[in-house]
Amino acid sequence: MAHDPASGARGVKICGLTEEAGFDACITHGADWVGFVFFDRSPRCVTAAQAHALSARHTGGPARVGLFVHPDDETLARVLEGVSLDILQIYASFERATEVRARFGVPVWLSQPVSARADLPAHCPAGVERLLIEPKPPASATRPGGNAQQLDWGLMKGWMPTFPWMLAGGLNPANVAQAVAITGAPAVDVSSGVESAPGIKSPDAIARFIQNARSVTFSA
Ligand SMILES: O=C(O)c1ccccc1N[C@@H]1O[C@H](COP(=O)(O)O)[C@@H](O)[C@H]1O
Repeated sequence: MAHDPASGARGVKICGLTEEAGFDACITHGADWVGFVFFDRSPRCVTAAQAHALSARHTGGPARVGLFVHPDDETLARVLEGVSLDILQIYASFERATEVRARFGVPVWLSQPVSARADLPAHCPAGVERLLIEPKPPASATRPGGNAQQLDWGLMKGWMPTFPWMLAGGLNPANVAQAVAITGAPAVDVSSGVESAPGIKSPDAIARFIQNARSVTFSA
């Protein structure tokens, strides 16, 4: 079932799907990844059964990504029993990410919070398939992502990692092309920026986001 963008094509992930119209729009408009949030402090939180029901609406297509914040093994095992996930996107340490990959045998993406150029990672830990470059959340935030908070893209100029990565945080249909033009992101991830209300996706915004993300080329 896993699908990865063709070589050179910009990958697009739509995260935080909770309802049918949003999921169907991802299929119709060719998202590369769809994300289900398993974090109870998110307005996008779903159960494994809800994610399974949405995922079952279409066979194939985008890879299914499960998002977890500092998950324990029990949580991961319970969710994976209820829904088939192609990728685990986790908020955790390098060591924990490597451990999760080894224990569950599912590809792992790891979030890297960034607020200064020095935070940009120099390497990707063994066993981690992709790093997500996201803004460091403010101390007052109740969750580490999904806050519509934008990274200072300028601090990424000239940063050219050789490992797979993805840009997230505060992206929307109106700014994604500029974000890609500045950062050269090979893949982008969005949640709040394609919603009509917290947790409810806008099919129209999904269509525009995917189109605009792929409309721009990057020259270093
Ligand atoms: O979406 C959430 O609610 C969420 C909760 C906890 C951790 C991460 C979360 N979302 C991730 O953050 C990015 C950026 O979100 P946004 O576009 O700024 O709203 C999102 O794509 C998810 O990967």
